[in-house]
Amino acid sequence: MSFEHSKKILIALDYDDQQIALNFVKQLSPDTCRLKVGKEMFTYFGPAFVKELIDLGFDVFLDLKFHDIPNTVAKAVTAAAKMGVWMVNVHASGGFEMMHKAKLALEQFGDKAPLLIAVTVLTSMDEKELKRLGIEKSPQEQVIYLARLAKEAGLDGIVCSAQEAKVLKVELGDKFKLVTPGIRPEGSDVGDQKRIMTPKQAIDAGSDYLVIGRPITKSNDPVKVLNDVNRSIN
Ligand SMILES: O=c1ccn([C@@H]2O[C@H](COP(=O)(O)O)[C@@H](O)[C@H]2O)c(=O)[nH]1
Repeated sequence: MSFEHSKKILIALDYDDQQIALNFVKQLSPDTCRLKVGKEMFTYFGPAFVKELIDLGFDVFLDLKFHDIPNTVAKAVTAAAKMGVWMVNVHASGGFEMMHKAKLALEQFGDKAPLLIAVTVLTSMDEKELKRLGIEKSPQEQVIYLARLAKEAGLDGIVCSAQEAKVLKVELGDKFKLVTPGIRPEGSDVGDQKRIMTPKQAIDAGSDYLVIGRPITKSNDPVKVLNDVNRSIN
């Protein structure tokens, strides 16, 4: 079977046990997925764990969602680039200057620079949650607003829900990457996610990369779920 879309799956390795994570990773091929390391595993196991995954041949998305003053974030993405990650992210709500400085800081790495993307509205948030923050826009309006800002700042793409992918591709063009968590294969637990889509719906809507965590990692047979997802989008 050809897996044309395989490298579109970014598995969220959200484990509190490094050995369990590595046992799982060693059953995978870098040809069938990429890996995402987020706040939990990075806080437990740090850069050494990220480097181990890279040494196993995987592209790693370091999902630490930096949000700080421009100088600090520029230094943080520089550290990520030195680790050799494939993608790194910041929060778009950190502002234009923060995003732009981060992008400029990565220029020194030339074509080895990681992709730099910005989180717009977390996929765990809905209209009610935005209102609680004093934001009167709908999630889609707020995503479009922050996505335009990220593009203006020179970023390579954004994190959003696949529900917004169709309109964003029209608004911002095909080259601007859309990384979409909140992916739920039919019948899987929604958990704390609010703006969800199935893998097939997300690909059809225009998502470039699908972030999938618990539906794979918490299943009894994670490799089978990954293969089923790959089949469903090919
Ligand atoms: O808007 C966002 C941004 C990041 N995430 C991260 O993606 C995974 C999703 O995991 P699931 O288990 O498939 O829900 C997780 O690591 C989040 O930190 C997100 O969900 N939404």
